Amino acid sequence: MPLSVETFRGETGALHWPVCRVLQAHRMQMATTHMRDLFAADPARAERFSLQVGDVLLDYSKNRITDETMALLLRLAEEADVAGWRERMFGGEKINNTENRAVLHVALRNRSNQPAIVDGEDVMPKVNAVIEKMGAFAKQVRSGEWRGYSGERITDVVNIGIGGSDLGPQMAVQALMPYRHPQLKAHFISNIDGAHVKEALESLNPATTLFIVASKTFTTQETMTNAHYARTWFLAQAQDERHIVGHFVAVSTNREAVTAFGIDPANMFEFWDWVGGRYSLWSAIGLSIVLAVGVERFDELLDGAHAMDEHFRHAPLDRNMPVILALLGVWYNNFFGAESHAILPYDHALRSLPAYLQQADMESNGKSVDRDGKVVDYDTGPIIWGATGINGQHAFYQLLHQGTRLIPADFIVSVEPHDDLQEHHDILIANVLAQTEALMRGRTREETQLEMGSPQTSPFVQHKVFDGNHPSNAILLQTLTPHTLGMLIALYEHKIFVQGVIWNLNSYDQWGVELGKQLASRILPELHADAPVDSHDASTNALINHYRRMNHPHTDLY
Ligand SMILES: O=P(O)(O)OC[C@H]1O[C@](O)(CO)[C@@H](O)[C@@H]1O
Repeated sequence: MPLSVETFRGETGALHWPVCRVLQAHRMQMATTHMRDLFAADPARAERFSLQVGDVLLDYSKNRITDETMALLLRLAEEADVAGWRERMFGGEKINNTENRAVLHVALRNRSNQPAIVDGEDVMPKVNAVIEKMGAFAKQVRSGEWRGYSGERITDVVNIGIGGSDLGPQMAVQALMPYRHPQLKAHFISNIDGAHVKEALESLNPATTLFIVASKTFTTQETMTNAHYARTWFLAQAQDERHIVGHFVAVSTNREAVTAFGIDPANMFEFWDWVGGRYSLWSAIGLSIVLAVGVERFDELLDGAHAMDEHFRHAPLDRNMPVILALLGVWYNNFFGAESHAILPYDHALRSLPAYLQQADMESNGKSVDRDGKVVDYDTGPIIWGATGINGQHAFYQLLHQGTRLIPADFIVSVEPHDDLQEHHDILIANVLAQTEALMRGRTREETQLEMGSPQTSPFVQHKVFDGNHPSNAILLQTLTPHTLGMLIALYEHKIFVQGVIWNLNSYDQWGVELGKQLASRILPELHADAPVDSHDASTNALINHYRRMNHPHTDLY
């Protein structure tokens, strides 16, 4: 008999906050509670467990919760001092303790313009100055005033970056497609696999292409290698290095490295070390967004994020959308042993949201050492995964409905589409609603039998039974606009923050990406060294040597 999703993880792996003992006992009671019955017993459930902030509605009623669950989870937020940490973040305290940095992406969209203080300095003037500079630059490019070296207008913008310097702007540009400039195409190059840069540049004309080299550090190997390749590609046609200035701009915190690359520092768009890479799309890293949709729309994106910031900062915890999402996540993660969380947008424009949130969440909370350096004995960040829901239905939903794992899911829906294909939209909406209903209700054996008209003894009935009781959140946006997109992203950022507080993590460093980078830099020269490699474990040595043999089949290396 396989372990069921109901298997309780037990004492080890439990969080240490005092209320967690009570939560564990409550979890045992909830083991036999089916959401179907909770709905049947309480007609006001949907209303009570829903919350609207501006044009974003969260229905969290299809979760395995009661009023008592929520009250206990809220106690957890209080014991973990979510409110205190929230003020520390907004107040510019250096809560990224391992890097001794403030965490102030909220200042980038601080539309109130109230001072945001880092190290005794109000950073708002420089934040506003960079937005203004981005706007002025974008205006020139978008209007055609900015000319390439041959005198032609720019038709293609290529963002070269990776991780936070790619995923955020790419996702936002895609999401805001209906607002894009009709004569300006955006492209994104991130992968160090040469196929990516080759394919992206294939159809482009150097004379009408503008490159944004986007890298916080300006040292990231993938980005710098692609940027140098693009530079060479450009110069092959432009011939003269003086033309670089009109075709390459940089987004970075590293002025020295930008200048060394040959980019005019006047064309460098700055941001600061208190902006984490995965929280940076609001900063100059959003330059490709500004170029694609214009600074007015970018402002609306910032306005939306600010609206969510204000809600997060001021709403009571029990009516606070990011807090509620975070607590529900902790409930399944730490009390039900759920290992993953699915992000399922029912909006083609949000198809890159799962990948974006993978970095935002997993790079933030994928940690096994707490902020004080202690190895944790409880689970932290879940595996984030997902895809557009409607396509997922025909691929992986089988497992969501009838698999052995408990996978909480967020269904994200835009109520009003940008297109006029009403029939398409109705089918889309009917499906998302049906999925959340099916996951919650399931279908009992009796119902299945009735529907199938099969005898009780039929061996096939069980195959068509759905246990249900699978939790999900429905997040409805009125329309996917810059404003609602800003709200949505900020909602998840704050959810991640709250979970990090409860798990006592520093959500803003990412030491886990370093070891691989370090080892890659050791292996790189070995790929072409004269002698066979024997400095690693046997498997790695063999793989390197095998690669060398296959990659240089005509040399007699051995
Ligand atoms: O903007 P950079 O400095 O090139 O870094 C890109 C990405 O690399 C990482 O540091 C991880 O390697 C991410 O945190 C970051 O978003």
